[in-house]
Amino acid sequence: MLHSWDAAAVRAAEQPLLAAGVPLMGRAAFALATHVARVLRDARGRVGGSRVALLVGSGNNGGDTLHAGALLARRGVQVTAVLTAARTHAGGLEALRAAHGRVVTALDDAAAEALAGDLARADVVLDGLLGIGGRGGVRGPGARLVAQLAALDAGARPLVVAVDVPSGVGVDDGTRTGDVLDADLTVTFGACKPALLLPPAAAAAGRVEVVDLGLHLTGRPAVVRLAAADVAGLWPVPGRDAHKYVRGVLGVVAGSARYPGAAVLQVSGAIGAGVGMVRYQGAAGPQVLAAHPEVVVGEGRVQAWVLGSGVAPDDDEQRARARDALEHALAHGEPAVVDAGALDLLPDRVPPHVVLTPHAGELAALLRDRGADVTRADVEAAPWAHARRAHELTGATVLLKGGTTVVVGPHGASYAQADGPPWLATAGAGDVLGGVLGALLAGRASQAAAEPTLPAALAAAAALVHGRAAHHANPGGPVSAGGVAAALPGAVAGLLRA
Ligand SMILES: NC(=O)C1=CN([C@@H]2O[C@H](COP(=O)(O)OP(=O)(O)OC[C@H]3O[C@@H](n4cnc5c(N)ncnc54)[C@H](O)[C@@H]3O)[C@@H](O)[C@H]2O)[C@@H](O)CC1
Ligand SMILES: Nc1ncnc2c1ncn2[C@@H]1O[C@H](COP(=O)(O)OP(=O)(O)O)[C@@H](O)[C@H]1O
Ligand SMILES: [K+]
Repeated sequence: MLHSWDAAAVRAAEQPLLAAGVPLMGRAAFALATHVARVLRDARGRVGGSRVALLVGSGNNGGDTLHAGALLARRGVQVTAVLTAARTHAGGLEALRAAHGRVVTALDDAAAEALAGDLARADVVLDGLLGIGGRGGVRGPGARLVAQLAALDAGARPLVVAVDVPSGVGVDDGTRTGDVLDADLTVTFGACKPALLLPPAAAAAGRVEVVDLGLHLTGRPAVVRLAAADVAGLWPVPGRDAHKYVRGVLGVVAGSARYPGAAVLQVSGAIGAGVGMVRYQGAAGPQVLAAHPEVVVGEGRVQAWVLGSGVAPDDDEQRARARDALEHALAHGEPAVVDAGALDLLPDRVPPHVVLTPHAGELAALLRDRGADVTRADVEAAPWAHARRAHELTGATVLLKGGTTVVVGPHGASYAQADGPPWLATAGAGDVLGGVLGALLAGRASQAAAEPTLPAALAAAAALVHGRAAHHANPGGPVSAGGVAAALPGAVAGLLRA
């Protein structure tokens, strides 16, 4: 499990150590230089003789970068620091000069332009323009340098190591403004930051290395990412005396005469994830039974529900079933996944064991229904903020699907999972995810209804397993939604052994 902490929490945790004279910047710079040396060795076979350029901003982030540059210069690296502000960290600059690093300035756009060639020839560029003190996108000559580097072809671009965070990202909310230099590696200090986990900023971070500075961080982390090893603790693994009803019965109200596939795929997801039993309601019964003879078609007692996948807005009959099921779930404290065609059936307020699973367009529509002026593009630019808004407005746990799936529940519970390959962006994949999450909620129904933050953890686990299954289905290549569902049992088994 990777925890991230916002800038204020990191600063608060640094304070007592700084007051006690602990050399945090020295520790950060040493770790940064060690990681850069490793990058150089991996890329060139050796450290000495390579070229490293430092993009240096006005604050302590620039200071870390200069101190790391000094350590690299002492190992025989040709280090050039590009100062982008009138003010520069004095100690860092002195250290670099003492180590015979080269210092140039780019205080206006013309000077920045003139350095483009130098930067492109570097083996590694350290992005030390802005760290946790950055406000908005990079401004001034630093922005010009970033734009020049960002415009280079991938093959001609130096490797980029971001210092603490890629400069210009919204450290606390994962947004990005203007050009951000995509890093191959981010070396972050003291704790992971939300921007390194949240879309869209996290895409700029590359691999993330967290350097332990000895900070004592308390309270709830801002955003969490579950790791493979966390799944076993959340998964409803049957005990020796289990029977199908103990393991959880999932009611599925999905699909329609027009979209029978959604029902088949959702049921495949639930069965692949290990549900005790599925009861299906809807017009796709014959297709569901043909694919899964173990399914029971019709009404009956269930522990949890999945509602709305593949239910068209004009399918009055199936929408009535979904509405009845939702009312029943709310009246009896049964967890429910509410997807696609059932999202607009939601009453004003629901408990957190109701989990919404919209994609960005559906989340925008849900927020518009509640009076917000929001487009799909707005949601994509700030997914976490909009998922939080939807949670605040409805009370539901919200799982917002995407390349990185964001989950928000009560009491500040937030997850960001980036487990699937881009191949997973394929029709029906979301229906499979709904089935997986339904199986988890059915298997842990009474706990999910009693522990307000458990549904969010289960939703994150479902996204992780779904993404893993997509990798298993066809490593490195295209997958179908059905292929993902078929790979679920193997993926779950692998994770339970982890
Ligand atoms: N306090 C410490 O001893 C430690 C600090 N650390 C480093 O210090 C960083 C934070 O340092 P600072 O608080 O000095 O802040 P930063 O270095 O992140 O940046 C703040 C400076 O950038 C300017 N600025 C803000 N937004 C800008 C924008 N959009 N465009 C251009 N300039 C902008 C501000 O005017 C200010 O001068 C961390 O990210 C980390 O790298 C680490 O070394 C750990 C220990
Ligand atoms: N770029 C991407 N990389 C990895 N997974 C993705 C990407 N884009 C979407 N996904 C995942 O694919 C699934 C798509 O679901 P959804 O949008 O509901 O499609 P459908 O309605 O066709 O099932 C979600 O689980 C989502 O998280
Ligand atoms: K930075």
